[in-house]
Amino acid sequence: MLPPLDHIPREIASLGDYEAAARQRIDPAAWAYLNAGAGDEWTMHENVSAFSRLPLRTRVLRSMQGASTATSLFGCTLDSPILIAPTAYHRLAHPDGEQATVLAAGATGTAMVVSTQASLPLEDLAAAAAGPLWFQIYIQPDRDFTSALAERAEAAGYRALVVTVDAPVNGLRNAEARAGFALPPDIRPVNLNGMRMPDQDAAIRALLFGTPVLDHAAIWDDLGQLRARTRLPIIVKGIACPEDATLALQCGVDGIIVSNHGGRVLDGMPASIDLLPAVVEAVNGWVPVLMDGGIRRGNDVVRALALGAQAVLIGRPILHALATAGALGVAHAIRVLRAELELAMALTGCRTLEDIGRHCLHGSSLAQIWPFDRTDDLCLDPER
Ligand SMILES: Cc1cc2nc3c(=O)[nH]c(=O)nc-3n(C[C@H](O)[C@H](O)[C@H](O)COP(=O)(O)O)c2cc1C
Ligand SMILES: CC(C)CC(=O)C(=O)O
Repeated sequence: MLPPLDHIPREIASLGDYEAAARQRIDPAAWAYLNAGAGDEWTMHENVSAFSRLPLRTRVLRSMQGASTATSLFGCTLDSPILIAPTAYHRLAHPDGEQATVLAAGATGTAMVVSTQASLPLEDLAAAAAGPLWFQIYIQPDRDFTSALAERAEAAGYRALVVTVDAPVNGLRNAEARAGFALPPDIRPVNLNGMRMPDQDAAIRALLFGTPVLDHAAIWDDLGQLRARTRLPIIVKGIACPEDATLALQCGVDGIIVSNHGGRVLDGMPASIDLLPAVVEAVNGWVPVLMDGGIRRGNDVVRALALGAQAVLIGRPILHALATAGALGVAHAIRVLRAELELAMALTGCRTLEDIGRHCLHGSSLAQIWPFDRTDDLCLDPER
């Protein structure tokens, strides 16, 4: 295996290049954990390929004076609508782990969502942060422990809680099983120290029902209770249909992330970008809707914003950049993606993020995923 780089060679020009570079630097079993999807990985691949079914529509000769990708979310000012998705165990990718990712996030004006399953203490990461951090929470079988975790995040200065609801059980991780992945003894979910972990493997072997894991899985009421126990904004991650978006709003959440967990939980789900429009429609502007899954290019960010997302999160590419060149790699990857976004905005005639809309996409491609009688406002208004 190659060691991490201390510079970025010119061959690394896109996020895709980081994937190839990372593969040479991560142990094959850890790679199976960090990069794989569930089952046959159909959803994981679909997350990426669905974007190519949304061709972009250019506009020319529009003024770009004062153009900007800046935005603000839950009181955090961000350089762009690109955030770092929560991913577990960054020390599997690089010895500096989340410490390096936090550094890069601060240096690039990006918000990072730190995973419950981070490999370093959430307080240490907050102390190293130079920008906004949000904390991702899985509602644990031990609800008191979950509340205590939320309190720790609030006390440490995290600016929002991202409650992930789409993984009550681990997905079918065939790639991990084939590679014989197990967490090395020196990499642990240190923020869960002191909590009794149910044995998920035993639970799955017992065919799920009646097992401790699903007996204690979170329900809507738990989300409502967490809402009552923290002053932080709560963003629910893993909403994939309008019915659940409506229930989340009824629980008083402050934001929604449309996600299929990077295709790591239920293989067979549609691509995240294809799930987005129906959720946006149901939310109807009440709270910001974000999305993740398959974002690899600045063009994809425009496509997601065109379909109503206020921001996007990226998962695997951050791990690839981290493995390749630590904090430097992550900062570079974020810069590359933002530069691509700027280019895509200039060529679709969008000076600011507010200018991005469905008019940036060709109407014929939208008919497939926009199942509403809304094609009339596909925006042929010359001023938009
Ligand atoms: C290795 C890995 C670990 C992840 N760990 C978490 C996690 O701890 N919490 C969480 O909410 N999502 C987790 N996710 C899902 C990501 O937050 C995100 O939804 C997904 O990676 C987005 O898709 P992308 O990788 O195509 O960008 C993980 C994803 C990967 C690849
Ligand atoms: C430790 C896991 C539950 C983290 C996760 O969400 C994932 O691997 O996708």
